[in-house]
Amino acid sequence: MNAAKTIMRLALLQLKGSKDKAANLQNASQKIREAVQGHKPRLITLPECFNCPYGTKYFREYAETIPNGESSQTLSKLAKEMGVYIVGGTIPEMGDNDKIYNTCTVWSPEGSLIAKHRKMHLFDIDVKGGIRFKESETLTAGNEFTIIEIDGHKIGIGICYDIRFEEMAKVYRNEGCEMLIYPGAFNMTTGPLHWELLQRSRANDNQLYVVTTSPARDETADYVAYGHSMVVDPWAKVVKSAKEGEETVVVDVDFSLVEQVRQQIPVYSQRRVDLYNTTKK
Ligand SMILES: NC(=O)CC(=O)C(=O)O
Repeated sequence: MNAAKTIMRLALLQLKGSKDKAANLQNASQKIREAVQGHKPRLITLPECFNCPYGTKYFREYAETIPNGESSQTLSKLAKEMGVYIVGGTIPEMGDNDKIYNTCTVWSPEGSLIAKHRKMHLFDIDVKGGIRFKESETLTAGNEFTIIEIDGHKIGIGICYDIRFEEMAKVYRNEGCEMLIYPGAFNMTTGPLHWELLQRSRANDNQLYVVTTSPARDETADYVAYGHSMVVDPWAKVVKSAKEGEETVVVDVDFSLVEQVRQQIPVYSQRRVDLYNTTKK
């Protein structure tokens, strides 16, 4: 394995979405080009459902096969043209047997699909006076963990609601991940209380970077996304956060911080796994 590079520049694209898929793809393409030209990131991240509105009534209509669908092809071409890794947010994926998944694709600078993560925990909640959402009305849950490796660093992928499940993050930590990336679209009920809290919690529990990318907030949409895409470091400090609107957040993450925190506060090796075993997959 190559010696790991310590610094990695990320660009998080908090994008405006609409019902017009072609316009969404065009906007993502333009923002990817601008991010690369302006900042030369190694890795670009996109929001959950970046090519469609977030809502169960839309998923079937917008679903595409991967990697032959137009959203996949657009990301593949851009990754190659711009020479950058892309964690392509999510799109509704048309799978086998008419099943639809909420899926994140990851593209290499050569334009190859290097990973595909299907949301494992479907967002089924009912908060009285707040929000009711049932992804399981149209979506099927994925069953596989997804780890990519860039420049010698392992990165675990989850999607939005997946961030609430600490066990999933712990599996990634057990596998040696130094960063977790969650495309996500929290909302105006849960976002204000839980969005940052969950990211800082997962970062603190596992002593790694947590990166989220949300759609920009659109008050006229059926589902109003919270925004505030962010990068949290292994100390659980918010390094940088977007506001609500369309925005590109650029951060140089320093992976040496992961080892530093793990050495200074060695909770991982101090766990009493003889009493509570969380190490098994
Ligand atoms: N949209 C989601 O998947 C999750 C979410 O909004 C929440 O957990 O809150």
